[in-house]
Amino acid sequence: MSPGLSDLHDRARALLDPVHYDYFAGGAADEVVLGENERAFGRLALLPRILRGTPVRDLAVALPGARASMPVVVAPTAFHRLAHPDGELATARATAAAGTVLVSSMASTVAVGAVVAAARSVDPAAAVWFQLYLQPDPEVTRCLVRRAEDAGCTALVVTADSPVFGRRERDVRNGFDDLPEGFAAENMRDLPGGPPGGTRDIEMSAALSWEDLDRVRASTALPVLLKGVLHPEDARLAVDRGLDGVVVSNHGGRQFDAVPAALDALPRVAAAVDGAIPVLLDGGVRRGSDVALALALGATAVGVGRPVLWGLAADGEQGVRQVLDLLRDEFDHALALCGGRDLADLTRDLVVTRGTPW
Ligand SMILES: Cc1cc2nc3c(=O)[nH]c(=O)nc-3n(C[C@H](O)[C@H](O)[C@H](O)COP(=O)(O)O)c2cc1C
Ligand SMILES: CC(C)CC(=O)C(=O)O
Repeated sequence: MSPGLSDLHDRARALLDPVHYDYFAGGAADEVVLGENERAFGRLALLPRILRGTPVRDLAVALPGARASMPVVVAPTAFHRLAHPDGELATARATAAAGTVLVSSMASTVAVGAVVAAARSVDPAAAVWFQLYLQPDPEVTRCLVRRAEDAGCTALVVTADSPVFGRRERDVRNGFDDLPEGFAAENMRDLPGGPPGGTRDIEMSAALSWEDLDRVRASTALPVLLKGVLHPEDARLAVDRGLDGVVVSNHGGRQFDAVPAALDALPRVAAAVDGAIPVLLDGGVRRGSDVALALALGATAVGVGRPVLWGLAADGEQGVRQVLDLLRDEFDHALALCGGRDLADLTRDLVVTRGTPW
């Protein structure tokens, strides 16, 4: 982690209620995967090319329903008002100012309409995607999709790595199983079957299938990305079923502590997709050089989760800006040092394993 990020993390930790800090920071079970996501980047090295760069590099990338100024988007994370009173509004403004995509969590503490409005107040062309957990009641899912569409979201990101909720032992120890008084998952308010004026719980269901995903795709004109893909066969199925992108992710090590690091799962997923649709990756991205490694291994862009929360908790909108500016600056520097002009110059032949002569 760069000193800039690590300072923000330390400030965030000092400011946050320790129970909320643990919720943000923690992972499932022994938190092996949480650490592995970061360590995986350290096991690889980049082999720069020389004498082929340019003084001004092009970092922009085309994504479904968005053109981002850099290949770094904000991964969906829940409950931003626990980090800062401005919550998702601050995150949305900072992300729009950075010219990139906010994936707004279904479990946001500000309703998606207000999140998109905050982003568009900074940049009328700002892209916000809506992250969705398919709900067992299809009518509830339909309402959520409608809310995202009405808000002006430009894509849906369906998270499919949570048939059951991960066992986060910090949260169990801390007794953190509900939001404090005055906070709510605002997108879940006034839904069918829920209490009038109140919010429904987000349900995880192991009964959901590809057919449920097909129904969502058929119900909307928005591009649909699938988040939580680790097996290459699932990536192939996503292409076959007409999805618009996949996100290689183990949910930041918060779901299953026996899976590989996200980065280690990337090459086979990228090979299975074979350029048919964009492949995003999240988990453990902490440096601009991490972004470069992921792109060289086949990612179109990466998502960052916790670093954004540390920026938000430390300094609200300004803190999130700092995180995104830092990653942009570091990534641009890494691209220059690789002899790159644009993202297409980050190719697989630049990646080698540390500790093994190649
Ligand atoms: C506090 C927290 C809340 C999260 N909430 C969601 C969520 O609501 N929906 C979702 O799909 N992923 C959620 N995630 C997972 C992130 O989208 C992402 O996969 C992960 O944070 C990436 O790893 P990183 O934190 O190492 O960057 C959450 C992660 C954290 C840390
Ligand atoms: C409210 C939760 C479902 C958010 C989440 O995905 C997480 O905490 O990892």
